[in-house]
Amino acid sequence: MADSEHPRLVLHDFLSSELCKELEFIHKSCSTIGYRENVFSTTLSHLIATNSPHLILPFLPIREKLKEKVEEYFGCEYELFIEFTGLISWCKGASIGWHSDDNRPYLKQRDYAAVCYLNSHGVDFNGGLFHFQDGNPTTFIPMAGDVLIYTADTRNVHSVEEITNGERLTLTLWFTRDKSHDEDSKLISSLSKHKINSCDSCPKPYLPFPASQNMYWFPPEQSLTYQSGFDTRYARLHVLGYQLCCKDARVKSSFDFSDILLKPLHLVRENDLYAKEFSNILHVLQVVQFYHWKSPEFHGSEFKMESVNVGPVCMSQCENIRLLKVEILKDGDLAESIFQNGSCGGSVEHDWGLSDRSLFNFPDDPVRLNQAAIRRSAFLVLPVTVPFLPGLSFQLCNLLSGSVSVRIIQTNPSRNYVSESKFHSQEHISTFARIQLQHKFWQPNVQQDSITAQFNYNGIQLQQNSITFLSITTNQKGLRALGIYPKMNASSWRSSATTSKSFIQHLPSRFPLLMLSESNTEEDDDHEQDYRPFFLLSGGTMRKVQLPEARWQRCLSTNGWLLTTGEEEFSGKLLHPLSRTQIDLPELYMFEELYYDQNEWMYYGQSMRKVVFTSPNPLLPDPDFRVVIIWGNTVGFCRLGDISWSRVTGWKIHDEHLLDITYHKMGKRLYAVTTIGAIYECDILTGGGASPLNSNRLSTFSTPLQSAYLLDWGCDSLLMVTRERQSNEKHGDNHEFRRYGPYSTKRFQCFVFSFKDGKWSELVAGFGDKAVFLGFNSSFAIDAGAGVKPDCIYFTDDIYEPYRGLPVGGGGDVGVYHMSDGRIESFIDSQESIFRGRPPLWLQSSTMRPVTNNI
Ligand SMILES: O=C(O)CCC(=O)C(=O)O
Ligand SMILES: [Fe+2]
Repeated sequence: MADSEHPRLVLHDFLSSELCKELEFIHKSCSTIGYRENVFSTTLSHLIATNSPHLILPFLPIREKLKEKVEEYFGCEYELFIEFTGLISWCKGASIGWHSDDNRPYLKQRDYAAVCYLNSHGVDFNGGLFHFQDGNPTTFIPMAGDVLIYTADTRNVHSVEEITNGERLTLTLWFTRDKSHDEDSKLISSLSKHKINSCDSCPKPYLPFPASQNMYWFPPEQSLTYQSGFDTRYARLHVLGYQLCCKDARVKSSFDFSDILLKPLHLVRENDLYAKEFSNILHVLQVVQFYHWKSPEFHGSEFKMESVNVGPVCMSQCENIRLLKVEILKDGDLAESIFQNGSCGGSVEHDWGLSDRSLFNFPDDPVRLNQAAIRRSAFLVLPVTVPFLPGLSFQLCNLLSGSVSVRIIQTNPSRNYVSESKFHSQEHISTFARIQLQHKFWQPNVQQDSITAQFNYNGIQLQQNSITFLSITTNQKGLRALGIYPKMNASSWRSSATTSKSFIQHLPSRFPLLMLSESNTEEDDDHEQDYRPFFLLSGGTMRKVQLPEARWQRCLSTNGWLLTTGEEEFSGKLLHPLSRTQIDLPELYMFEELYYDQNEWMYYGQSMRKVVFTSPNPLLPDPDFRVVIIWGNTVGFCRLGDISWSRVTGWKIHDEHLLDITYHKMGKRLYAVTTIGAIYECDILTGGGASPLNSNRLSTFSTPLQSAYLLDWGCDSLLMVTRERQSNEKHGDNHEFRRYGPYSTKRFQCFVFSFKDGKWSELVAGFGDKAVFLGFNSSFAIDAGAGVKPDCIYFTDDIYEPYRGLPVGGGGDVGVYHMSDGRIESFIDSQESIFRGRPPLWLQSSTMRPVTNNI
């Protein structure tokens, strides 16, 4: 079987035969001319564009299941995105020579392929065997329900033999690691446009509306003149024994048939004309194919057919029918050879077991066409604000028409929550409902939560559909739309719960996280540098997340956000590393240090040192929100939308440098600490941002400081943590040198400053159940738990110069300091190459509870 040189996988019976048939129905009623000779295709965006978005529903669970398989089989550390989903049929004469699927510059994003075979060699077609050039298996015989998965690169060069008869049908997907090629976001965008446009272009819900004529003409090179060849829609009707009659009895030769095909049509079978009027040719085709697909079931009682008016074709209609056929099916023999049915053993079921007089009441009852789809009740969920931030809201995009009410229930018993929301659509296929959920409801760290929803569709009470809002539990990367899978019974619901759980494991969903440097070496491929490893304290595992926005940016962090500045620009941005939301900040010209401090490492050390927010979430409309940064010995602040930074002045700084700042939430003041231990206080909210503010010097600490960190420590105090380092001599047996590099932290000391009496006192009791995080981030404290030990300091190396000189230089002074006994442990291997590039940053969740009071 597969080996590492030829990574590939065969899954037998992955799709049920019912599902294969359903997809065949969709293809035969919607396909257009494909990208290769004698190939036809149906893409998801085409289904949206032709007013049939409800036909996307059967694809959704298959796509997600396949993606999961691919991620699992290839052991993807990266999240995959689906790049393309399409039904592709190969007819007589089609073939493809040796190739890999990423063999064009515009296909380079393709990483993996999954081909699902929807019909069988020897039954539905002949020829069409699949071959790999090297490795095993060599030959694959397509059989309905089987799936072939392989990498899109040259390790899996393959070909497909020419089809000799029949129509070979596959559902083909490509997967990518590149989010910019994510098919979902394109689909969501066209779905929302579709909704907006549907009033004008789509006269009635459910009724398909054809794409332009040339997309249906075979062979495509004839679509300039339509002199020979055929319309594929007509041809598919023709091979099933049908013809068309248009309403306008005065059809003449050389009429504009493309216009006729968009107008009402009647179906003709031998000498019978069905009274039922169809809206356009695509509508006719969808209905005929639907009955063709469902015909085995019509023998039973489930589909009770009502008799319809059928009458004999009259003389004038005969001419009308003949002319239409002549114009639209110029080459009937070619049509038959391309769309010949059943030539490989099966036979065309001309009589579907129905009396001709009992057909086609169906179009008056759109619910029936969609019944199968409705039972699926799939919805696309569009998160419209960033998850795990307060005020989460979602749009439910209902792909079906009608009135739907949704009950959302959170199943975590400790935080019961029920929300009911109704939305209606009588006119359009896509309905959007917005469900606002309360902040308190969404806590990002509760992985075991699941959400269920119940649907009531046009009065049909669907069985309780337990669905998992993957976008809530797993969509911490932001605006990604995900399919929602209704579950028909409890056992499949359980399987969905596992699914979402395994999905979660791909994502850094627990805070705090340590964001590490991008891959640093020149040899690493470009792609690699768009990813950032994140270290999760809970579980001690590493995750890679695509974050091209931070590539080679200088970063600081606060409240789960990054402040990024470019290499040589004066621009600054806030970047949310998981949702990748970006917010522009004013340009940084105000900080004079920028002008003489363009050396990158100086930049980190002497210059940009800290960023803090005055309230945790920049996405909320809070008038008190400010971003504050230390740049050299300048402290600047701005509001979002300001055109420039404001400066805090009044530091009476002589032989001292700023070490850290913190914002005291209750006192609404900014505090700064300097190398001589002076604490400065500043009110940056009332200054209106324009004029310089004076800061008051509060107190002087008794000894000079190497480094110190300042934290909000409850209602009337600040915590200052000082850090003392030792240097480690470089000689072979020096354990300290080998473990940390040329210096390492010797001890921390903690002091509490009380606003009440303006005095310092040493904190000897420790932090209780809290832990403190220090480094190239704003200093913060959180409750211990989920992998975070209480009464500890988690620290990273924030001496900037040595980052240049690694691996031997520095950057390795990283660990956990136990307050109780001064012990230092490691939580991550500090000599790993991930430390070489840039300083690591602690990311605090933006929904973390603030430290409430003195301990
Ligand atoms: O349909 C198949 O079996 C493979 C098709 C293929 O190689 C391709 O589309 O690139
Ligand atoms: Fe291929």
